[in-house]
Amino acid sequence: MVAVLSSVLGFPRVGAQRELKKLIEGFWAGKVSEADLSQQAQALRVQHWKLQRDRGIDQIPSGDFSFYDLVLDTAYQFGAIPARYQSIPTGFDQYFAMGRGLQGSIRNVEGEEVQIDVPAMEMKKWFDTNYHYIVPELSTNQEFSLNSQPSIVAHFSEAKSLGIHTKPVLLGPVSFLLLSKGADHEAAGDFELLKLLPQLVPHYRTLLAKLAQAGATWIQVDEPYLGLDLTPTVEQAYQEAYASLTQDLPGALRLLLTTYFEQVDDRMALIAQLPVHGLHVDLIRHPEQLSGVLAKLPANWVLSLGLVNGRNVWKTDLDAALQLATQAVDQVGIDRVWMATSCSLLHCPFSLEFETKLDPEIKDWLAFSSEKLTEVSILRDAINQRYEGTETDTTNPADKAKVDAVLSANRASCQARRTSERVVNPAVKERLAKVDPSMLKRNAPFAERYPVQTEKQHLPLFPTTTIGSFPQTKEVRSARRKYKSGAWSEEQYNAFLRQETEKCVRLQESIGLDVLVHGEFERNDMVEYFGEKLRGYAFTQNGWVASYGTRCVKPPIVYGDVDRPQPMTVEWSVYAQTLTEKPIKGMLTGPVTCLQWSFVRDDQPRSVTAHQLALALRDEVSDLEKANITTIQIDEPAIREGLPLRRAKWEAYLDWAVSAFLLTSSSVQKGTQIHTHMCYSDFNDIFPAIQRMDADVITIENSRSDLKLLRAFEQHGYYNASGPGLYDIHSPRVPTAEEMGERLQALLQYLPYQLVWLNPDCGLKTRNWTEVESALRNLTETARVFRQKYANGNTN
Ligand SMILES: Nc1nc2c(c(=O)[nH]1)N[C@@H](CNc1ccc(C(=O)N[C@@H](CCC(=O)N[C@@H](CCC(=O)N[C@@H](CCC(=O)O)C(=O)O)C(=O)O)C(=O)O)cc1)CN2
Ligand code: MET
Ligand SMILES: [Zn+2]
Repeated sequence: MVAVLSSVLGFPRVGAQRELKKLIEGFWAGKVSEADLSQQAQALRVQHWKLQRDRGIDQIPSGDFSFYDLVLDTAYQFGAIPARYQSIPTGFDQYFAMGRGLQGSIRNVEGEEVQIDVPAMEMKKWFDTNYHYIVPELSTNQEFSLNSQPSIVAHFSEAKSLGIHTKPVLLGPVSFLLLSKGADHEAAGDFELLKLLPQLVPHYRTLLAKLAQAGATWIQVDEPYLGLDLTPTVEQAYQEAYASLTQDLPGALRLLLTTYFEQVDDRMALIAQLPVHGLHVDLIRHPEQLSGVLAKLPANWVLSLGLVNGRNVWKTDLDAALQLATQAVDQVGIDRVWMATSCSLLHCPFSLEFETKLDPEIKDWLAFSSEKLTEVSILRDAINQRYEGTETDTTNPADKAKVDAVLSANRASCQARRTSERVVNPAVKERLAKVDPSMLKRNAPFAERYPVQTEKQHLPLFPTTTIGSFPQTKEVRSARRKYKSGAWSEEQYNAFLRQETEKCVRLQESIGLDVLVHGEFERNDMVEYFGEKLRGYAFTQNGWVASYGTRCVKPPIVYGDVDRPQPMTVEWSVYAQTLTEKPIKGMLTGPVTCLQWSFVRDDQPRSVTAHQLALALRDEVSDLEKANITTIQIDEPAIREGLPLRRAKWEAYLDWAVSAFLLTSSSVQKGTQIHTHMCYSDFNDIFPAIQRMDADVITIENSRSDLKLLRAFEQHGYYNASGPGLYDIHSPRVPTAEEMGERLQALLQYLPYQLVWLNPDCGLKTRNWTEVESALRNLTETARVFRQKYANGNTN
């Protein structure tokens, strides 16, 4: 076959209607049997393969399915099961225990009924996305073993029996190790982990042999780390790992080294030496890398072009994509080029066809995963027709008339989006142009502000607070659904929310917290909620994407210049404040997090969108202040996630990210206390930038990585007030007051006690009321003890 092929790097496993989520959660609740779980998951895989085939994909991925996470699956498949799970019999219980912990009674490997209480493995951001993977835990003398029936081989065979020849996707051995961590804290560090390659790679070889035996040909080997900062050690690891991996490689196998999220044109000297058969590059993030890659691509390698964005929802500009494709084909020939998605489609919603309420003008600019399949295959057909002028034996090719029709419709959509008045708001542009440095600075230094705030709000030593959300129960979600479907009127819904808010305020008062929150019951999600209220934003009905495990988010879409038609949160904060004498903390999502957790414009720099968001939020801050809400939290949990993957690009990002935060927060009086909150990341890298944000108080996740955060406090110093989380809210476990006391005592070695707040490490929305009440009572008890202890400045 002499033709360009179409290829997809991964497909959203959750399903068109989040079928997989519902299935697995049903299994956890004991409502779905193990047999049904397996069988219905298989049905979903089959459906997804068929869809891709029907839409004209030649290289359809298999092995991109997971019940929880693909990195976890890789660890599981190679027998890297930490000791604490080994008493659980092999199977779903053990696997899910690794992903989400397990508490209760089980039959152990000896068949005895035992009580078990194991926490989950750590979860981390997948590169710069809002997807979280499970971090494998490896010991220095880790032994690996290949699962006797690797699911990736089973899935390949499953598809093959339907007549679909798939391309299995493997996480490459070097990236797998670099994503892992040392099982014991001391052993952590990349270099130690890479030393495990000689133990690990032989099992990859066995796996490849099994795949070959099952009939596989092309294997997609994901090595995203190839685009990141490489040390000589890592370079050497790549050389050794791939030399070893391809020893005795079965003749039929072809390896496609797959990179994404970063450029690799400056890595071609290394890459070209690796004994593989092809390379995939992300031309969405870095279209300019194509020339450099082509210049050094080894003869006879395949080049897979990532031309259709797996991370965003805009229609591909097919003309522009074809230009890049032509450049590649002219240089290497039609038989060695693939048209592909830039990365897995995991990060994109399933299909536009369920969006019945989207404005048709905007909908015409979009392509979700299913529509992107067609884009990939049309690109393939267009190129093949240009070079051959005849049909080829690719999967479901479109004829010339169809291709021309799609191309011209695409041209019209792209043109319409470029020139639409809906996108442009001159007033926003003008206002942004007038931002000057004085707007990025509080009117007094922290040392002068903080005592004023403490007095104004009557804050005691060791003030207590929470991060914002209280339990999002079934009742809350189903009330929202009734409202959205029209079954409930706005009054009914609001009355319900007022009742929840009041209950929440009363509870906080009775527990004795110092700074209260309204509870966020009116919010479906901390970003989507703002997306629904801002101009320039669209939101979807069914645009779900995976965030972690079975949890999904529905990112709103920034299509135009952003501004705020009216206050967004003031009413709820003010209502809560009418219920209590204690200060109510206003609750906003910061500009960088709104940017990071939305699908954003690709027609202007991210920094510009962030600053537009900042101006809108700045007005909200002012309106809260005017309404006498003088403690205001601006959440920025995603600020670390947005950090570029290469260090050389960090400073530029941090400059505009911090400036967007300051633009949001700095208009207030010195007596108004600005809080910020961060979680889900390792913050050490950006500590100086956090200081530059100059929030009066930062509440920060700490409980999963105690030591690391404390080292950062020690190393860089932090001069404003802070509340490092005293317990992990992601677990149903209720911590005792003593436990929190110990943690606090440890923190006080690094932080001046006069500036320390007591709080959980994140919002409480995923917990239930019983857990929340007990944990918070213990928290205020800890505060009582420490206030006594430190009453006279006693510090021991
Ligand atoms: N955007 C974002 N990213 C984030 C976070 C975050 O809070 N937001 N937190 C961090 C961790 N990520 C998380 C991601 C998702 C969830 C989560 O709980 N997601 C929920 C959905 C939340 C939601 O948007 N709910 C909607 C819609 C709920 C829904 O599906 N309703 C059902 C019916 C529910 C019922 O009647 O009981 C339906 O419509 O079919 C609402 O409350 O309105 C889920 O997957 O289950 C939690 C943490 C990092 N990234
Ligand atoms: N205010 C938000 C909450 O409490 C912050 C969450 S950070 C992911 O839920
Ligand atoms: Zn948080």
